[in-house]
Amino acid sequence: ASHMGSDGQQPGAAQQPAAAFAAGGSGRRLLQTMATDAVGTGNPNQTIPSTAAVVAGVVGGLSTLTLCLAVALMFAVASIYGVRWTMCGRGRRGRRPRSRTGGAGNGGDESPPGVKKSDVDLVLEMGRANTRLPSIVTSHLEPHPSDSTLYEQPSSNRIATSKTVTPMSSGGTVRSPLKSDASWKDCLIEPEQIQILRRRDGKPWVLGGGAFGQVYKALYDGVQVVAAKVLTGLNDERVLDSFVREAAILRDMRDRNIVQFVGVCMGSEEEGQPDEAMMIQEFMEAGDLYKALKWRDEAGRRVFGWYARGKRAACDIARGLHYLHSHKTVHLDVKSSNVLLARDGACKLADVGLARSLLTKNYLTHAGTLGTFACFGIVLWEITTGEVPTRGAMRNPKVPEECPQAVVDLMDRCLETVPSQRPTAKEIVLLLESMPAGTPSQAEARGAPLRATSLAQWRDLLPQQISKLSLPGSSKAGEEEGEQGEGLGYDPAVDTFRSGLSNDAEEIAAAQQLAEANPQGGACAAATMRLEDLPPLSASERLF
Ligand SMILES: Nc1ncnc2c1ncn2[C@@H]1O[C@H](COP(=O)(O)OP(=O)(O)OP(=O)(O)O)[C@@H](O)[C@H]1O
Repeated sequence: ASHMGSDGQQPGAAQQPAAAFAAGGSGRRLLQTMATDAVGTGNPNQTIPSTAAVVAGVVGGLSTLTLCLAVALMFAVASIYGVRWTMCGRGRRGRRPRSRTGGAGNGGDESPPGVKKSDVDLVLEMGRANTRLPSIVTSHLEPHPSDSTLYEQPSSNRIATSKTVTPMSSGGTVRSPLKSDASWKDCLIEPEQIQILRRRDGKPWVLGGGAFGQVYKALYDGVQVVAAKVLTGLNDERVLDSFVREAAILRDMRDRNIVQFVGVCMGSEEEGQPDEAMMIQEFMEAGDLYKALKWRDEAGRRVFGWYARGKRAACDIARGLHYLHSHKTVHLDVKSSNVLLARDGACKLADVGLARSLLTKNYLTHAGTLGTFACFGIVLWEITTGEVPTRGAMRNPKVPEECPQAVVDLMDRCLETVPSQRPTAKEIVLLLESMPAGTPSQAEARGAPLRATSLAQWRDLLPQQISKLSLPGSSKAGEEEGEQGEGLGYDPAVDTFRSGLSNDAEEIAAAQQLAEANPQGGACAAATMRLEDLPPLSASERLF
């Protein structure tokens, strides 16, 4: 140590700190030596090593800078790709959003970063008529002619080889409540068995739509024409519950006046639970009653009147309700658009089991048979008049002269607020069946004037009376009927019901004046209109 201390400038000491350390230099000296060397000061003999150190420092600095730049560049690139990745739904946890233009593997807008869509994919996308379709629809869509040309698929083999179909049995854990339940075994339809049909213009064949999704015309097993009701958002438990409930009710309700259930087709499972599904039902060729009530024949007369299909329709609906009630099921959404027509004119109830559908467009629908029969009363009114309720307006209801008084009385009874005074579905069926068939007069053909009915009281009855009604969960109404409610609550929008019987401002004003003059509604007969005055339907809306 003394040696090192005396000649602290011994050559080589700086270059060999380890040796100096080994020679017994103290740690402090060693650090001093290294520091001196590092700044290039001290012994002039150390010029070369100091320069090297400077150069090394500069080079080191530069390389650090370069490294930083490279890292920054990498972050920039990564963040750019990260954004794209996230937009594709792959960079985050949770459900991967589906392409609205196509299903898995169909070249939709989910190309991973760096992968360019092929021209074929783009052509296919352009060929798809509706870019906002759920993937379960696009993946089941009948191949477009351009698709088949591109893929050279033999027409006989189109369904089986549809490139976008994801068989349910293909791997993955099956956690769908329907699939894990053995009782659904016979109702599950494989995706490749369903083919959504296209119209001549290439667009998917939409039969109708509602709050829960669209309904498409489809082909089951390549031979049976069916209606496929597409539901999305099944990852939401409430939606799934509603879907399962409706499917379960439909599956068990086998009646000639209930639309028949064919099966369910679950979408592909990405995270154990399909997000989309289709409920397959029998196809009702003539569509819904709501549209049918507007049909006119070649002479411009209504296709529906009380004696022309009307009575039969009312009977069919009542029979369907009777069947449901006798099976402890309440429809809760009775309205003309939920009554479907077969080719032969038979009516069937659809949309069974939507227990949470409280209020729809023009109707008040709520739990309990009061809602069911009040809505049935309005459907009767629609059938006899051919008019439809309009939200946000009110008028005194009138029926054509040909409408039997018994039907008017029935409408009134359906609106009774005391449960015991309301007719049961069975009573309605018996009453309607007992009414004489055939046209009693030429009134309808002549375009007879409408007459006011005691239904004028509806205006006074509602909403005050309805607001007093108790609902399942908070009332005895449902209990009295022996029906189950689910605490659905009360929607104060009962005005919808009260105001649901008008579509003409002048008529509303006139009716209101008359109603004020005569609260009993008798004077309303003055406010008449002729069926002939109603606007004719376009040719495309006529079926027969
Ligand atoms: N089986 C079927 N055959 C033919 N058309 C159908 C069939 N099922 C439904 N539609 C058509 O689709 C329309 C809407 O169907 P659906 O009533 O099932 O939808 P929704 O979501 O329940 O409607 P909302 O919630 O308004 O009651 C019907 O009014 C009808 O025109």
